[in-house]
Amino acid sequence: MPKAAPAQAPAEAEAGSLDTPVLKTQGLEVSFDGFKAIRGVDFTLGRGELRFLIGPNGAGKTTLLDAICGKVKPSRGSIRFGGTDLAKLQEHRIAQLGIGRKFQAPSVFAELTVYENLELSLKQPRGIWPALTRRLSGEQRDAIDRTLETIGLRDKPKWTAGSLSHGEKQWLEIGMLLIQDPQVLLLDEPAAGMTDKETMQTGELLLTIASDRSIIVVEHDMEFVREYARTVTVMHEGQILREGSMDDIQNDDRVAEVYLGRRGERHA
Ligand SMILES: Nc1ncnc2c1ncn2[C@@H]1O[C@H](COP(=O)(O)OP(=O)(O)OP(=O)(O)O)[C@@H](O)[C@H]1O
Repeated sequence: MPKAAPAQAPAEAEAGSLDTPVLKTQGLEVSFDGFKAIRGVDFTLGRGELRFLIGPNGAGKTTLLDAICGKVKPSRGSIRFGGTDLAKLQEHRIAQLGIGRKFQAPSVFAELTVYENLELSLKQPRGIWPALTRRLSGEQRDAIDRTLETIGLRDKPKWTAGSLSHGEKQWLEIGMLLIQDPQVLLLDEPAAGMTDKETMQTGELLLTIASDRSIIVVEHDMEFVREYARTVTVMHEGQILREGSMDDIQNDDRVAEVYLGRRGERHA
């Protein structure tokens, strides 16, 4: 994977995040059969921010991402993205507006090549056949080439996705999101199951992407968070417990009590 372009300095990123929120939830609640998994969350994500979301099992991290991308519907509150409240929109509409979600398990087309997987992900009429039989414009080919470069698969466009390593499949899937040009990416444990080298390359990839997009990463691997986080949000029992730098988080007694103290450094 190529070396990541220099990311924004933390101070700039923080200033940017204060001035230009790209996503903002207010009073957000999500209930499952009366059980409140999210209880009044006010969360703001800045432009060009790489935000890590941590917290013990069941804290509500995945549910928060699910609410933002429209997979679950909030029972109360708003999710502002640009001028739009996403709270009542359908999942595909939210994706079209520029929010890309990646789940933990890779969902690439194993029989197709890396290039074809990216080609299929271009914004286009639905269906594999129209996608693979139509001619690509120069602009589309450039977009695929740029994405291959970003995700470190420039030398493997003809490899079938099934023959890639676990890490490479995850990067390809991130590429399949990037090619749709989202403003916000929502990632669930993007480095899970990766080798140490792949984990580091994934961290660098996130920094590169966050130079012009915003990312929320749900993560359990505290070593990874410590290495790449600028701002961390800690959730507990459906609420935001603390937000700040990793240093702030590590020195917070409440966080230590509910999270770090109990879970240890690296989850199994
Ligand atoms: N579809 C669902 N139906 C019922 N309860 C759910 C559903 N999804 C999540 N929950 C509950 O909501 C709470 C928050 O779950 P969530 O998966 O968001 O936590 P998390 O912080 O992502 O946890 P983990 O780190 O274990 O993935 C949990 O108590 C969970 O059991």
